[in-house]
Amino acid sequence: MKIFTADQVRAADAYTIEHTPITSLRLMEKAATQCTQWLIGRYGAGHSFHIFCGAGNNGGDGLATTRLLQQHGFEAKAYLLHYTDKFSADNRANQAALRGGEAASLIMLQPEDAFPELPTNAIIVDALFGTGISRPLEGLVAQTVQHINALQDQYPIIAIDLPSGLKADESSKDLLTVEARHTLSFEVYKLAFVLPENAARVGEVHILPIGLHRDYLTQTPTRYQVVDMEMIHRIYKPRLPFSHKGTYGHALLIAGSYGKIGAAVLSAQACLHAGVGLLTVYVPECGYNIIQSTVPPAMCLVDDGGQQSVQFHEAVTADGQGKYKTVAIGPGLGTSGDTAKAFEKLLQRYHDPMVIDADALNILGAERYLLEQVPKHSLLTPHPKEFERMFGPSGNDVERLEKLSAAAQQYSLYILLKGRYTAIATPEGQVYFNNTGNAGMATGGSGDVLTGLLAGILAQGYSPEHTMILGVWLHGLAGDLGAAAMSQEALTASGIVRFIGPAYLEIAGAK
Ligand SMILES: NC(=O)C1=CN([C@@H]2O[C@H](COP(=O)(O)OP(=O)(O)OC[C@H]3O[C@@H](n4cnc5c(N)ncnc54)[C@H](O)[C@@H]3O)[C@@H](O)[C@H]2O)[C@@H](O)CC1
Ligand SMILES: [K+]
Repeated sequence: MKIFTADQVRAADAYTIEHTPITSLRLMEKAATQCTQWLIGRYGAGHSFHIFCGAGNNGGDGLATTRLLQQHGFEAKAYLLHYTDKFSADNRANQAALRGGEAASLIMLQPEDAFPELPTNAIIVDALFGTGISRPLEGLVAQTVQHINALQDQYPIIAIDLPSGLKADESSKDLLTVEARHTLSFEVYKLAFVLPENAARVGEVHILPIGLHRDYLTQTPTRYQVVDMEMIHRIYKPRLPFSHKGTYGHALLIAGSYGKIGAAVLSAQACLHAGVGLLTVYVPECGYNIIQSTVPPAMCLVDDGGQQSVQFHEAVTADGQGKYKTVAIGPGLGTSGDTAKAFEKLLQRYHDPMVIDADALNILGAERYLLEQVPKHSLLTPHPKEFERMFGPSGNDVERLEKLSAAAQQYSLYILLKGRYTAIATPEGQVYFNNTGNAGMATGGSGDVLTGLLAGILAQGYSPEHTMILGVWLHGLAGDLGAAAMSQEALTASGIVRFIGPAYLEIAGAK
């Protein structure tokens, strides 16, 4: 699903109005109808709806929603904030329509008025500002938003289109905004929804269709997209009946050190569950028995360098054209000087896309010049701390996203940034946001599982871009299925591995 900027949303509205018989007032009615249905479906009988409206079209959505809720027999009141006399045309039309209905359901709130008393069954709806926000909230609006936010433990707060005050395409880090439990937005995602700094403001996001013109939606190029099942279906390739293990590639996984062989085990198991044809795991000697007994399908190479591996570069031939379709390196590897040297030699020998994670990223962070030597189109999988070690700190999430995208373009790499919506930046400047996964996956070893999954998918012949999108999606979905079966709390990295299979089934079943 595409992420539109506020300008693109406005253009989509205008295009729809120009190319179909629909008017802007009618489009507002559709938006309000969708919001009404969602509110009724979610909260139903026994609730009263209190809708705080601004003077623009977001306020218009709120006024129309108030009227439609009443028509469905619900108690609903609109509070129209009187901070200006410049109401939009569609806002005025909906004020008139509401005045024509139930008495006392449209209340003008003046700057000197106290915040209204709300009954215990209240649902607060925020329709103050949407995409039209252009400056920080102040005066009556700021006071109202502060009041609303202070009530968030008492009443559900539902934002229409955007929590008021939030900018759709920029950071709102230090701005006052509504803190909603749910945000009901229309047709497409907005960048603000996927930024970690907005988590407490947007709550759960629900995208409701309002009939914007298909041509505009499909033909408008966007820099950002949210990965959805449709995209996954385009990427996923079922196995061929006449294939053999050679068809699905041979991956080399370089991981583990004394006390961290578990990282190698988890990665290796995930790589096998991803569907790799053959797997060789390269570990220091202390890992030999462990790998052979816990991951029997994998072959094992040992390094006699002591507690960390220090000569893994020798596992690939000097011309780099060895038997391995891909190499994944990093989980539990250690960052000693000799390990770092071996990593540098590996980069000189191996020229196909690799998967680089954890300690291998930390080595890159310490020896930045090595970034230039990473094979083009390799996959880097940092969490925010590792990312910061490599590319420096950022003032806010949008700045960090720009940094991520710039690095991916500069070094021709696919770099992801882990989070609730893991961002995947491509060398072409695109950024995909993943929408699977849950807080249960914030557990040791979860990243090692992702590394193995990516290596296993890449080795099967998927392109690096498709590997990133499919791998991150599968990882999150396995976590979601695991959490559904055993709770987020009890989910472990091994649990995620166990649910890679069911996650594949879900994709294959829906195809
Ligand atoms: N036909 C359309 O364009 C549709 C628009 N829709 C709704 O319309 C919204 C956009 O409406 P508008 O463009 O009227 O914008 P808003 O309703 O978000 O804002 C209204 C106006 O407030 C002013 N403003 C900005 N920041 C302010 C501040 N801090 N304090 C006081 N005033 C401020 C601006 O002049 C702005 O145009 C969307 O978010 C969506 O909710 C929906 O009804 C769907 C259809
Ligand atoms: K709003």
